[in-house]
Amino acid sequence: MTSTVAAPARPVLRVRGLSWAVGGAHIVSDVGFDVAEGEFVAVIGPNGAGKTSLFNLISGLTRPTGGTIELDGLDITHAPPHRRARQGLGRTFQSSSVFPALTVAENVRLAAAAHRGTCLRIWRRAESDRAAWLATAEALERVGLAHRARETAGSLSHGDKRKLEIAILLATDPRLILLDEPMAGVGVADVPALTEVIRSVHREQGRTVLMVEHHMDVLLGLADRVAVMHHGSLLALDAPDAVMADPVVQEAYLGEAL
Ligand SMILES: Nc1ncnc2c1ncn2[C@@H]1O[C@H](COP(=O)(O)OP(=O)(O)OP(=O)(O)O)[C@@H](O)[C@H]1O
Repeated sequence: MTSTVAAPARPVLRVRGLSWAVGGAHIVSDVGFDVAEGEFVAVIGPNGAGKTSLFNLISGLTRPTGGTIELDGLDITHAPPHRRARQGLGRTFQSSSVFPALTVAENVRLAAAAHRGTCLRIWRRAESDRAAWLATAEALERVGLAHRARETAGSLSHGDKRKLEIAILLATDPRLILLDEPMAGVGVADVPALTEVIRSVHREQGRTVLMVEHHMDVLLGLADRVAVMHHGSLLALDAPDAVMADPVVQEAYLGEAL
């Protein structure tokens, strides 16, 4: 049976029957859900449940063995990652992915410029350079790193590198942001500030977010709905309170903190 949850009015992301099997192992099985415009959906699940694999399928790093993925009504199931990025899908990874030798601003500007493309006409190029710098300044302001723009990215704390990764995404003006465990490796003291950045990206900028995160305390107050993955399947998708109270979810987490 396909695990499909009722469709919100205007989905930015629509996933149907999504499956990925490798070497006979069903890593992601028949997953179906929608993410509505401006919605924040968190993905949780025990270790090895298939959360990152689901993100790899949605962002195009892995080819599904079944099912479909639509972004803004466009079928992107077989589109390569760079085309998905152009169509508005931005993603961060569990491990940090900034250029440590470049400055904080250069890291963001590279993404902003790449997103806008290079124009050979000199006056147009000046215009797009200016737009890239503006997008860079705005993104750094949003994540609270404007004052560190000229420092090398390698000198940032892990928490600030996470903020920089979010700024890099924002500079490409994504329709949908996929955050894969943004708190992974971040010191306890940095968690509230990073949570606040994510909240502002969602609430103040109105961006649509899909985020894998292990810790329910981070999700509460951020997520509109929580999707629970277990053994590659979508076990539940509901409001955070309802998910936490769901005995089936509690059973899946037996022996682990929810
Ligand atoms: N390329 C691959 N080949 C074979 N098995 C894989 C591959 N990638 C992932 N797996 C397996 O698929 C399962 C799901 O992995 P995945 O990383 O998606 O889980 P996860 O929910 O993100 O886990 P975690 O919370 O530990 O990051 C695991 O058992 C993993 O070993």
